[in-house]
Amino acid sequence: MTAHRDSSAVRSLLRLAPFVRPARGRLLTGVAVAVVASSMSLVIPLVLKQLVDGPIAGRDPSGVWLGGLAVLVLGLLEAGLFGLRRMLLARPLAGVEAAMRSALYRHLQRLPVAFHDRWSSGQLLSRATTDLMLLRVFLAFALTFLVVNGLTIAVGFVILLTQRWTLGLVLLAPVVPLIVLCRLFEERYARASRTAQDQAGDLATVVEESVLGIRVTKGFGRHRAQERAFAALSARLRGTELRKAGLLGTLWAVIMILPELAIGAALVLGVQQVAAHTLTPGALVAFLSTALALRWPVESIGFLLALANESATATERYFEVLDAEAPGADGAGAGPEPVGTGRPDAATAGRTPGVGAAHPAPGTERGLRFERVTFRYPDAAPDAPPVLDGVDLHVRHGETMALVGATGSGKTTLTALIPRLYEATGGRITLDGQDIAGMPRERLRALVSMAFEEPTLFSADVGENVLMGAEGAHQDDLERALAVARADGFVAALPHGHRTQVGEQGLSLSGGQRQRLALARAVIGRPRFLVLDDPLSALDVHTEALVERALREVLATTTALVVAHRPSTVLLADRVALLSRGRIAAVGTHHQLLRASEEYARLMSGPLPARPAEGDAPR
Ligand SMILES: Nc1ncnc2c1ncn2[C@@H]1O[C@H](COP(=O)(O)OP(=O)(O)OP(=O)(O)O)[C@@H](O)[C@H]1O
Repeated sequence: MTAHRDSSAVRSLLRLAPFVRPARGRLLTGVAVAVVASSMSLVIPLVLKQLVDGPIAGRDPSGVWLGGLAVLVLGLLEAGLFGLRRMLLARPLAGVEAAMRSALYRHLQRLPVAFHDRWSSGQLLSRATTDLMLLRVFLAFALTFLVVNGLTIAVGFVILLTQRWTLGLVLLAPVVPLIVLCRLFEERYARASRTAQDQAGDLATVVEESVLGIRVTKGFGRHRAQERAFAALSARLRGTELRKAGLLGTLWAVIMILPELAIGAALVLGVQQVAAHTLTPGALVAFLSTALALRWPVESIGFLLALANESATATERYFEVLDAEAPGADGAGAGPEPVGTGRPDAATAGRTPGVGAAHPAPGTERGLRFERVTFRYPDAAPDAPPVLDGVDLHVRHGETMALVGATGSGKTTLTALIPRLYEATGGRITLDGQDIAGMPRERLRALVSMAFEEPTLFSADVGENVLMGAEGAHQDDLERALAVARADGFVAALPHGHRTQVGEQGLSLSGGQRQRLALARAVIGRPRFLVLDDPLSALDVHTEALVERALREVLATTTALVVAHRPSTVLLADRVALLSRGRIAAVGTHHQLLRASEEYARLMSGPLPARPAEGDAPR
C-alpha cells in the first residue's frame, strides 16, 4: 500500500512535466544554485577546523581574523545564492501556475454541460485556486529543497564518515527508524490531505451558494441554519487539519529528537577521544559543526514530504478535471470535424441503429427536424424512463413552432439538444437536412441561437453582454437587437447607456429587463434557427405585448422553436407541438389542438384568453 502510494504520488507529480517544461532551464539552474549555496554550509565547518587547529591553537590573532573573514564571506555567499535562487524561480513558476490555471479554465469551458451538472462549483474553484497555489509552492520550494537537502545530507554523511567513521556511524544510526517512520507518515498524511482538500472544496461550495442565494436565505430567515451548516463543514475541515497537524507534529518531534540524541552520543564519544588524544579538538569541532549543519536538512525532510504529498493530491485533483472528457460529450466542442463527410464515431456511438435509413422525403429536408430522438440524463437512475423517448418533429423552414408540455415533460431538455449542450442518446437532429452530430462547433453556433429561461448576465457592460451572442457583431447590430427585444428604452435610461456595467459586480436589472437582454443576445447574429425557452415569462403584460410584436418580426425571418407556457407565447407560433411522455403527442395550430387534445386544452386554460384568429393565421 505504501509503495503503491509512493509510486502513485510520484506518478501524479510527474504529470506536471509538460507544464513545467518552459521553466525547466530556470528550475535546474535554481536547483544548482541552491546546491552550491547549501554546500557553503558544509565548507564552513572545514574552515572552522583549520581555524581551531591552526591560528586558535597557535594563538595567532591575524590568522583568526583571516579565518573569520573566510567564514563571513562563505556565509554571505550562501545567503546571496539563496536569494538568487528565489529571483530565478519566482517569475517562471508564476508563469507555470498561470498556464495551468488557463488550461483548466479553457477545459472547463469546453466540458459538456453534463459534467457541470455533476461537479459542484466550489470543488472546481478550489482546484483552480488553492490546489494550484500549493503546486507553485511545491515547485518553487519543496522540489528544490528535497533535491538540495537530500544531496546535502548524502554529501554531509560522506564528509562525517571520512572525518571520523566511528562517530559518523553513531550519527547514521537513526536513519533506518526515520525511513520507516516517514513511510508510515506519508501514507496517513496523503489520506488526510486528500480529505482536507476535498472538504475545502465543499466549504467553498457552501460559501458560493449562500452568496448567490442570499435573498432566499434572508427571505426565509434561514441564516441561522446556513450558519450551522457552514459551521459543521468548517468544523469537519478543522478536524482534518488538526489531524494533519498532529501527524506532522509527531513526525517532526521524532525527526528532531533522534538526530539530537545521536549528536549527543557522538559528542560524548568525541570528547572521550579528544581526552584520549586520538582526536584533535579542531577535528571534533569540525565534526560537530558538520553534524549541526545537517540538522536543518534532516529536520526539513518531514514537512517537505508533507508538502510533496499535498502537492501530489493537488495534482490528482487538478487532473481529475483536466482528464474529464467523455468522448464526443461536447461534440460541439470536440474540435473541427469535416462537414458533410459523415459523423465521427464518437458522436454516433450509442445511436439508434437504422435511423440513418429513415431519411425524410426529398423537398422536406429544410428546417429543423427531430428523428426518433431519445435522451436520458447521464446521472439519471438506470430504471428511470428516458426523458425523451422517440421524438419526431419537423419545424418547417421559416416556421415558428411552439413547444408545449406539462412541467417536467422535457421541453428544456429537447431545446438543449439542438445546440448540443447535451448529446441525444438516440436518433438524430438535422438542420436543413444536415445532421448536427457531424457539424463543426462554429457552424452550429452560427446557425442556432438560444435564449434560456434563466437569463444569465455576465460581469460586463450591457453592450458586451448582448454582443457575445454573435461573432463579429457591430454597434448597429447591437442597436437593432436591443430595439427588437424592446430593450432600447430601458438601456438608454441606464446611467451609462449600453456601457453600464451589469452582472454580479454591476447594476442589478429586473427579471424582465434581463430576459429582454438575453433575447437581444439571441437575435443579434440574425440566426437561421432560433430556440427560445419561454422568452416572455418574466414580462409584465404591457412589455410582453411590446416584445411580442418585436418577436413577430424576428420570427418571420427565422425557423424557430419556442417553449411556451402561456397562450400569449403560443400565439406567436404558426403551429404547436405537444410534448407528452417523452414524445410529440400532437402537432397542429393552437386552435386545432385546443379542440383535439384534452391535455393541451388543460395546459392552455391559463389566465390569458386565447386569440384563435391571430394564432391560426398563417404568416
Ligand atoms: N441535469 C439533469 N440531470 C438529470 N435530470 C434532469 C436534469 N435536468 C432535468 N432533468 C429531469 O428531466 C426532466 C425534464 O426536465 P425539463 O427541464 O426538460 O422539463 P421542462 O418541460 O422544461 O419543465 P418546465 O416546464 O418546468 O421548465 C425532469 O424530470 C427533470 O427532473
